[in-house]
Amino acid sequence: MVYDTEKQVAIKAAIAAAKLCQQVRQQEITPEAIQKKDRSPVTIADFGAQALICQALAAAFPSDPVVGEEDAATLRQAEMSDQLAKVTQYVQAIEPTATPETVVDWIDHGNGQVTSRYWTLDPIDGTKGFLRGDQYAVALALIEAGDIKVGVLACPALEMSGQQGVVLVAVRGQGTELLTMAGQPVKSVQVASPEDKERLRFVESVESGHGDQSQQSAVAKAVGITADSIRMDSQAKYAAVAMGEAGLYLRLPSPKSPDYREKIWDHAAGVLVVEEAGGRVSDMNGKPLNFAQSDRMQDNRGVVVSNGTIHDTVLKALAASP
Ligand SMILES: Nc1ncnc2c1ncn2[C@@H]1O[C@H](COP(=O)(O)O)[C@@H](OP(=O)(O)O)[C@H]1O
Ligand SMILES: [Mg+2]
Ligand SMILES: [Mg+2]
Ligand SMILES: [Mg+2]
Repeated sequence: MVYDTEKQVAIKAAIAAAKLCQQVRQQEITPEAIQKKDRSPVTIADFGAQALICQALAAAFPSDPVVGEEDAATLRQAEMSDQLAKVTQYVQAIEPTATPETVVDWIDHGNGQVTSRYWTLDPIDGTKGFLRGDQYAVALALIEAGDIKVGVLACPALEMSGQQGVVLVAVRGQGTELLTMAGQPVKSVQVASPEDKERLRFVESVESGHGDQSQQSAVAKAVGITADSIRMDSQAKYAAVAMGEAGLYLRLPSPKSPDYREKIWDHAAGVLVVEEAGGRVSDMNGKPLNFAQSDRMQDNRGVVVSNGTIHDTVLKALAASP
């Protein structure tokens, strides 16, 4: 099968990173939030997860750039040596060759640029959810000529379809598969059918600053979804749509940050996992999300994710909403 090596390497790396995150959540009473320049949080688990995945990608595909969310500039500072020692300790539990020096280098392997073939990585998507004890995801995708070819979404805290921890894997043209946290295949997954009214619920962020709740609920109502939204951190929302547990995920620009542009690593893996499960993804104007340009999707506004059948109706409701 095409992309089989990429798929296997990505699954193994994402699961290893997800285990590191689980270990940090179990062993640290409250994982420390380190503040980034934009004042958003990052933790030793984000750094450890990025180190592990970048190490695996660099070993298997040395010429592929990785466009990751994090970098090691802060961790390299002398006053951060305790945190770096902790990151190294968690990485070593999975990758015994790790030293503080290799760990920062592995993390910075994720400073690559968008090119004709690259990986994009969110080592922890939903860091705020991770810190709160809620949902988070490890998200990894391979993009070629702007087209997502492989996507792995590991959601260690998600309980769905009888699984404690959900790993979804998609390869373009090959469908979306559900795996256990141990990497065992369970079944292929499909989005909800339009007759399945009970499952046509909608999902949105927990963080009110990451969307526009009032417009989101107005649009959901306009397309006949009357139940309250399910609020979930991270790309676990894409997993809910791919597995048919929700029919719609709306992420409309927040009135508090109208100039915010979505980042590729917050979407790439989720998009493929939903599309290969039969769903559809676009921005709020119906444009496809652009993964060919840079780490920010400059020309897209908002994100609409659906089971496919309701997508055009949602876009119409959006065009008509003030
Ligand atoms: N103003 C904003 N609008 C939309 N997304 C934002 C945002 N500020 C931060 N984010 C992104 O929202 C992501 C979390 O998504 P969600 O709200 O669905 O849980 C964050 O990912 P990280 O947690 O990886 O930093 C971050 O990239
Ligand atoms: Mg993210
Ligand atoms: Mg992140
Ligand atoms: Mg972040």
